[in-house]
Amino acid sequence: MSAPEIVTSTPTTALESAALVALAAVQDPEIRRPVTELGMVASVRESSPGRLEVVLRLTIAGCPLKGTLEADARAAVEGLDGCAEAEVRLEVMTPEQRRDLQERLRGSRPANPFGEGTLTRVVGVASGKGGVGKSTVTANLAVALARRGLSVGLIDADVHGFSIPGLLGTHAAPTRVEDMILPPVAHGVKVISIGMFLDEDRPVAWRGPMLHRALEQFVTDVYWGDLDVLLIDLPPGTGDIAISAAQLLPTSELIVVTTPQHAAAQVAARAGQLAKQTGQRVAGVVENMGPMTLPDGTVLEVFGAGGGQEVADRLSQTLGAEVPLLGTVPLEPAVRTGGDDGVPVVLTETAASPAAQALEQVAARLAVRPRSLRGVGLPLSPR
Ligand SMILES: Nc1ncnc2c1ncn2[C@@H]1O[C@H](COP(=O)(O)OP(=O)(O)OP(=O)(O)O)[C@@H](O)[C@H]1O
Repeated sequence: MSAPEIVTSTPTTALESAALVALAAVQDPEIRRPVTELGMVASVRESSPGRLEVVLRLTIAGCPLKGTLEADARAAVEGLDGCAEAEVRLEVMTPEQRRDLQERLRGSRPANPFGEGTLTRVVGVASGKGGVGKSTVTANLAVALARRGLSVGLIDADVHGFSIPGLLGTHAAPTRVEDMILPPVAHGVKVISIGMFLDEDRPVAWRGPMLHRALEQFVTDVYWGDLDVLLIDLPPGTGDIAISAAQLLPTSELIVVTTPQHAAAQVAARAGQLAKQTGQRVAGVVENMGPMTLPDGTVLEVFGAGGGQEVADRLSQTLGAEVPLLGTVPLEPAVRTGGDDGVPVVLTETAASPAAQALEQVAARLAVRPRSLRGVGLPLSPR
């Protein structure tokens, strides 16, 4: 769906016209649509020959990415033929302008953009228990998919953990446009977490209905745009939130993360129980913290080996459908440091790290549609 241009400024000189064309290539960093389509260009004026004055309207005064927006707009107009000097000023939208923007973004979108018939591949990442690296795997997969040119969203629904913002190195609060929430973008991934709406030190003791409502809001009130893939970091085990997620996201599939050591029978039983309860397809198993090869070639099996394949086999049996092992990610210090630094290992270590390579391979398998469209690449959305 391409929105008609809404530029509030009418050009009167060739340089003003050229500047408006150039600004159409500048995207709002959160919404990821051209500023000219969002009513964010208040005016473009050639105040004296060769001197451009551009006024942009921010959604809110404290817009976290206003520096980026200003720099992008300046870079777009500065190089234009005939532009000797460019000044970019920022204003803030009036409530009326914000309402217009919200309506524009919402447009004719269904309240739940991930309902039946959605073109987005929705994947919940589950684990039998905590601490197996589920969030780390999810964050890496999201970033690896975004790097492949896909438009990726990530919901941190692990309400007791909220580790996703830290793993992606974002501490930005979501921007609100009226009752619409714009998710921060980290390493190319649109990310939202309940942790972004809470005081850091306050423990969370939410009950099922509150969690359901929060998740519902993430699905309906967050401006996701057109996503190719939406990943959901689910809490460990089978619980209310996993069931809510399956209800709200009826086309969602599951990926199960396990370590080689965890009792395969138990993990498979839990994941199988969840999949049966929700009717979800299990897209595969990722074994994490698998055997690590040391520089001298020795293979160190800190948490054993083979558990992932065993979980996949057992799940295939229980569910009566093939559940593949999507990959084995070795235990590797770079995975942990990448998480601690907020820069997932797939971004920095692809050549040197077997773990990054394994995660890349899992992402590659997720980047194609399952079943009847097997082998067909996901469509690329304009960003
Ligand atoms: N392949 C790996 N190699 C080394 N360290 C890892 C690996 N995977 C995860 N870790 C580390 O293990 C710890 C637990 O990971 P993570 O928080 O992702 O687990 P989790 O399953 O999401 O836990 P929870 O569900 O309890 O939040 C983190 O310190 C993380 O950096």
